[in-house]
Amino acid sequence: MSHGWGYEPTNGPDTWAADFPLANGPRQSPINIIPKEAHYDPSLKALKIRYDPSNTKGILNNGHSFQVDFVDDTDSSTLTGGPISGVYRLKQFHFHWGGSDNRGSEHTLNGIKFPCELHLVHWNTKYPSFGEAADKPDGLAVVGVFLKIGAANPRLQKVLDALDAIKTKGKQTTFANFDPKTLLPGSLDYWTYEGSLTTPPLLESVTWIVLKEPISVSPAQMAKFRSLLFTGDGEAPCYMVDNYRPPQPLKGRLVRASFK
Ligand SMILES: NS(=O)(=O)c1c(F)c(F)c(-n2cc(CC3CCCCC3)nn2)c(F)c1F
Ligand SMILES: [Zn+2]
Repeated sequence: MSHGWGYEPTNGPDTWAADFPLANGPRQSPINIIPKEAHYDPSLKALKIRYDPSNTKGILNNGHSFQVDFVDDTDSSTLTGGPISGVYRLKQFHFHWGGSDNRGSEHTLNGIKFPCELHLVHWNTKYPSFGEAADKPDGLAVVGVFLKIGAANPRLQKVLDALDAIKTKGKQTTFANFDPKTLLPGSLDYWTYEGSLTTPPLLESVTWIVLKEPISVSPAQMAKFRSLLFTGDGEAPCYMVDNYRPPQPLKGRLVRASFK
């Protein structure tokens, strides 16, 4: 029985190209961001992020991460401005993290890994749905936020308190009235580049918007992420850790900065 993709030695990022040839494509993500090599672009607009907490639909362990899903049938939770044109709707947010605090993020800064990275996934409303947008070159926009070890983050804790109910793959539970804006740092300065999904099918459809300022997470909160399982009920348990793809070749792409 062919095992699905994952993050173990037998099915992890180095094996993905076999089933997903885009893995070696020209605009793969994540990347290592070198701030000194980014180009300040004064024409880049400020990010405009408007989320409606009542759009929160639920929280799911999908066997690769956990995600908080949003109702996306109206323009009530949107991303506009920044490097994108038009209106992108929030679909879900999720995280990637490590088995210890020295690794876990997908993007790196000057080669430095953070313990965790938040991704807020949005789709371009010029297309009829997320599924239709997901394989278009301007289909998706993902806001990435680094988490760094420090004081416990009370806004993040609201999400972590729901994890006991979704410990195993496939489990989902209700999760309501959460405002993802509370997870954003004070500054919305960002780097942006054209990339891809960081998980299979690795579609090259993402305008990446990586915020410069991290948010905080405590060691105890990181332990909570690591209490989740990749595996489903009845399977030999495997802790959900190191669910990150390492940086991919830049292949000539420009990384722009919204700030000096
Ligand atoms: N790390 S990331 O790059 O922010 C990131 C994303 F942006 C995503 F959109 C997904 N994603 C994957 C699917 C299945 C779809 C199945 C049908 C084809 C499109 C993908 N749904 N959302 C995803 F898993 C992910 F990790
Ligand atoms: Zn992600």
